[in-house]
Amino acid sequence: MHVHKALTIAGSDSGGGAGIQADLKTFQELSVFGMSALTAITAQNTLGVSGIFPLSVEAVAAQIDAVASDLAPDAVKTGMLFDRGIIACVSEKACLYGWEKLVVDPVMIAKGGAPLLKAESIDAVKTLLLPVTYMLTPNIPEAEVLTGLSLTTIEARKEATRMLSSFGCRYVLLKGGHDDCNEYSTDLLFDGTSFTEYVGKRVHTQHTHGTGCTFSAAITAELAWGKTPWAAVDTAKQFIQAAIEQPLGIGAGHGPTNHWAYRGGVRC
Ligand SMILES: Nc1ncnc2c1ncn2[C@@H]1O[C@H](COP(=O)(O)OP(=O)(O)O)[C@@H](O)[C@H]1O
Ligand SMILES: Cc1ncc(COP(=O)(O)O)c(N)n1
Repeated sequence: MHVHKALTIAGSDSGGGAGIQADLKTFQELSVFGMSALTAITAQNTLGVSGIFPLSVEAVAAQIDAVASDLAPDAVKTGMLFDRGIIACVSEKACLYGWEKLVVDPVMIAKGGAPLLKAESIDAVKTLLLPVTYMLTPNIPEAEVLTGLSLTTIEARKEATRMLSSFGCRYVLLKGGHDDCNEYSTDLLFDGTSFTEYVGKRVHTQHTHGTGCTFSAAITAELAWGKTPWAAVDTAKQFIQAAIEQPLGIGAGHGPTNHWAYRGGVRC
């Protein structure tokens, strides 16, 4: 049996809906062996983030080295990286270990408003991380910060993906979850030449905590299986659509998505 393996480098969400927890649950559901390097511990639930405790660059580097030197991930993803030191460390390790399939979810601000990346580190994302990125998966506000453009029209979004692609990443997937007035939630994949749209019916729900983490983890899992970027995004879109459409209804605030939904639902 060949075991497909994926590594997530991200923050811990104690509430289990986003971050490392969402990534590992998603890997498991897609039959990928999940491994992790924690960047920060957050005290968090469906009502918001009440504490952020970053780990040292040394701690992040040691976790990555331990995994990469023995367990050779087939694909790697990043989530909350918090500061420039951790971004530089991930960029260096990506080169050192020759990661080909590096998915970067440029997490900046939690849905509740808490900053998960220091503002002064945004330049490091562009200069250090994007040149080693296989697929970048920004949401609309993140793409606006990275490009300085206002992304209210489809033409502006296409322009943003072109600009992001020019920073060095192979594929750019601009997510449409924040386009609230639209009846559909449409994601745009740019391969450097052409665009592919992934359209999902918008679900009117407040239970979207961790959608971006779950979606990018599903893409990473499929890439670990050797799928093409287009096939990986297609499966991930089905995974996140099911996870949003069948919420668990737990917690008093922005609840988590349902990581069991894609494979047929929760055990009763
Ligand atoms: N209300 C929704 N209904 C359907 N799909 C959604 C909804 N919100 C987000 N999505 C989808 O979830 C994925 C994550 O997108 P998004 O929420 O924009 O990311 P993030 O969590 O990084 O802000 C995308 O595929 C997006 O289209
Ligand atoms: C540790 C961690 N990583 C990522 C997110 C983003 O998830 P969301 O945008 O759904 O709040 C989060 N809230 N916490």
